[in-house]
Amino acid sequence: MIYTVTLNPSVDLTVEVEDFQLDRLNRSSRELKFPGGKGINVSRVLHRIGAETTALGFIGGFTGRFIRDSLIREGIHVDFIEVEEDSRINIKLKSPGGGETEINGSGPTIPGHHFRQFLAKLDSIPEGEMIVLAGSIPRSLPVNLYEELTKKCSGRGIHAVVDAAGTALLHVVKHKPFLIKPNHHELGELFGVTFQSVNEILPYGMRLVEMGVRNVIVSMAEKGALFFSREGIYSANVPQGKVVNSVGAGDSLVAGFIGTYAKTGDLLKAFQYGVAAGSATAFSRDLCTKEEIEALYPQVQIQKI
Ligand SMILES: Nc1ncnc2c1ncn2[C@@H]1O[C@H](COP(=O)(O)OP(=O)(O)OP(=O)(O)O)[C@@H](O)[C@H]1O
Ligand SMILES: O=P(O)(O)OC[C@@]1(O)O[C@H](CO)[C@@H](O)[C@@H]1O
Repeated sequence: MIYTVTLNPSVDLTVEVEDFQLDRLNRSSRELKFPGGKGINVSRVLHRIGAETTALGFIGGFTGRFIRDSLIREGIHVDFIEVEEDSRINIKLKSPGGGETEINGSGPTIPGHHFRQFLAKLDSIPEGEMIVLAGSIPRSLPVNLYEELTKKCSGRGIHAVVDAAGTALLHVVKHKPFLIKPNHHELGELFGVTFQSVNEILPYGMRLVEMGVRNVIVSMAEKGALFFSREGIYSANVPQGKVVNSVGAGDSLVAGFIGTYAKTGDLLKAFQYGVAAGSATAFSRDLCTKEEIEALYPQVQIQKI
């Protein structure tokens, strides 16, 4: 079982506007609503590729019910804590000339007693399982929560996967997570540098492995991805296709990687499948399906650096 934690789930409201104008009434040509948040996206893709997953976190109100019911309808196990305030709505505005503009809500306050309930749930996850901690941490929860949870999980033999940015990620590293997936901007922020080329990224990715992270994937959107582990450094290209929606591409990469690794134990196959999953999501309106991933998989070439 792969558990995912989304501390601040969302209803992702995608609005397509043909010719978006600021300070005007705009009318959308299409609206779509999805259950969202990074951990939830990982669970949705894991389920689609046949991996057993349970989504954990906090939901509330009518938006929370939408999130929970949508996931249950897809056949995903959920074990959320219900809070009093509504889960947030995140707006994803797409316009042909203007690309993708996102406005993410701040989300509900998590009262102390609900937080303690959540921690007790995590304590019941058995040894040997995998847990994905992904997405922003609500303001009402400790800023170092991912660090604390990774420490706890590593100590109990649970494999932690962390997709976070900034100091939240930096402090996680020393607790030896199984996987982290910064994009190249997030990796640069971690070390206070800006990368001009792929070659400049290599020593920093490897440094994370030396600090104890077992696997590191640095995603670089249309430029592909890099994989770092004790066995070496590998690069992957991305397949050809038309980008429709990059929301959730990084989460799909994570899901493709851990779902394939859980099934095969093969890290390079997992990397290849993960990159195909990221691109399959970038090329579709919703998250990718298994068929879409498998159509792209042969186009992803993995090379040792
Ligand atoms: N323009 C693109 N063309 C092809 N594949 C893409 C594109 N953008 C993203 N991808 C795929 O998705 C993966 C993750 O993308 P990216 O590096 O943008 O992650 P991210 O910043 O975590 O994304 P997000 O936060 O939008 O989910 C890439 O490694 C690639 O496989
Ligand atoms: O505000 P956060 O938690 O950083 O990110 C939330 C979010 O933008 O991430 C997902 C895509 O990765 C979306 O489903 C969701 O709306």
